[in-house]
Amino acid sequence: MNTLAFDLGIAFPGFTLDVAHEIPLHGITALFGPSGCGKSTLLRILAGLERQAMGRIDFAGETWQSGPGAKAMPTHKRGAGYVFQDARLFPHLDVAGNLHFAERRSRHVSSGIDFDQVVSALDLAPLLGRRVTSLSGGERQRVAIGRTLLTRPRLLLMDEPLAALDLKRKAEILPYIERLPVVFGVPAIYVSHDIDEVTRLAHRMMVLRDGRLLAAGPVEDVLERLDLPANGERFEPGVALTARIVSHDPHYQLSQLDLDGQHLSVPLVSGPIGSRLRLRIKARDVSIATRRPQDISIRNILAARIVEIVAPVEAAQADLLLEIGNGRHLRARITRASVHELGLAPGFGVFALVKSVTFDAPGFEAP
Ligand SMILES: Nc1ncnc2c1ncn2[C@@H]1O[C@H](COP(=O)(O)OP(=O)(O)OP(=O)(O)O)[C@@H](O)[C@H]1O
Repeated sequence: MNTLAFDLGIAFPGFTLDVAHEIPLHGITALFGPSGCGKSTLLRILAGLERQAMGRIDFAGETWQSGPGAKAMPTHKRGAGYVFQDARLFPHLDVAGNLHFAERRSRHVSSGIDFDQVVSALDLAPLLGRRVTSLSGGERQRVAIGRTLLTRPRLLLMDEPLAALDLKRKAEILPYIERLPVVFGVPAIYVSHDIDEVTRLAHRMMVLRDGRLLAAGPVEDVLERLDLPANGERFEPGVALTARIVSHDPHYQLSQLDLDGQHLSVPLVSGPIGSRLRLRIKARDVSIATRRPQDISIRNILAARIVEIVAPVEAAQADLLLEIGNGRHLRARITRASVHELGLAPGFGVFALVKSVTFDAPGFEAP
């Protein structure tokens, strides 16, 4: 069984965590939710850092923790590599010294990960002689990830490793993180409360709320669920879609994408023709028309069918789930008044209007 299966609980004053789930041991699984929902606590329990934790953890058929009274496997035997928000490097050693330290400590572990491979995958060669105190935040995190990889982990636990970085630095380091499971064959659990980061990196996600598992599954499936609470907690409702690059138009700085026969126009992306991109379309950027509009500046007009309308009477807004063919979905957030005036109902054929400028710049290859 190549999965990590767990059924865990812990009680702190004013907070309880109670989560059961099973994660395939490949790719990146995001642990997503608002501040204080228990993401770090769950990660710490998986790493063996919370002594009061109750329940079971099975890693690829090996028991890390079982019922009450049984001794939990100690942290160092689990083979889980932890990357913290702050890099926690040794300030008295240079970059190479930090990496060699981890490598020496994991000499006994039979794993293919070696120094040169880590240096090359994370582009660390120019930094090797540098003191860690002279590194930028992004460089520090790359070194911290490299150091963790050199402990030769079987599982990477990453606790918001980019939280302290600004958007530019985040964008620089994301491609490195994205490649880790492929290059090193190590699965990762990645904590984040940034939905764009999750969309970009993860294959699947778990949504936590108040110490409970609210939803779990492939990122694209979870993001389009209408029943997930959205407001105020950086869970901007929308969908993640994977599309194929059809052409680039440098003159107008646009790229054309194919979505199972429907076309999308997005700001110019860098990928080659034929490659696939994942992009996120926010519900508030999608409008609805009952007839195909003419003479309109919006370039993306997708034929759609309404699957579901959630329009609570106490709210001004209504959330629509739309099918755009081949089981693919979009979400639209419009006013409840518009739903009424246009006579919208499940089953109706409509047109979904998406402004091309509202796409989150993708520019990466979907996993
Ligand atoms: N050792 C502890 N003792 C008491 N309470 C704790 C302890 N560790 C965590 N908590 C509480 O458990 C809850 C969950 O904390 P946790 O750090 O897991 O949340 P989180 O989702 O990772 O939040 P953030 O995104 O802000 O890091 C919080 O209310 C926190 O105060």
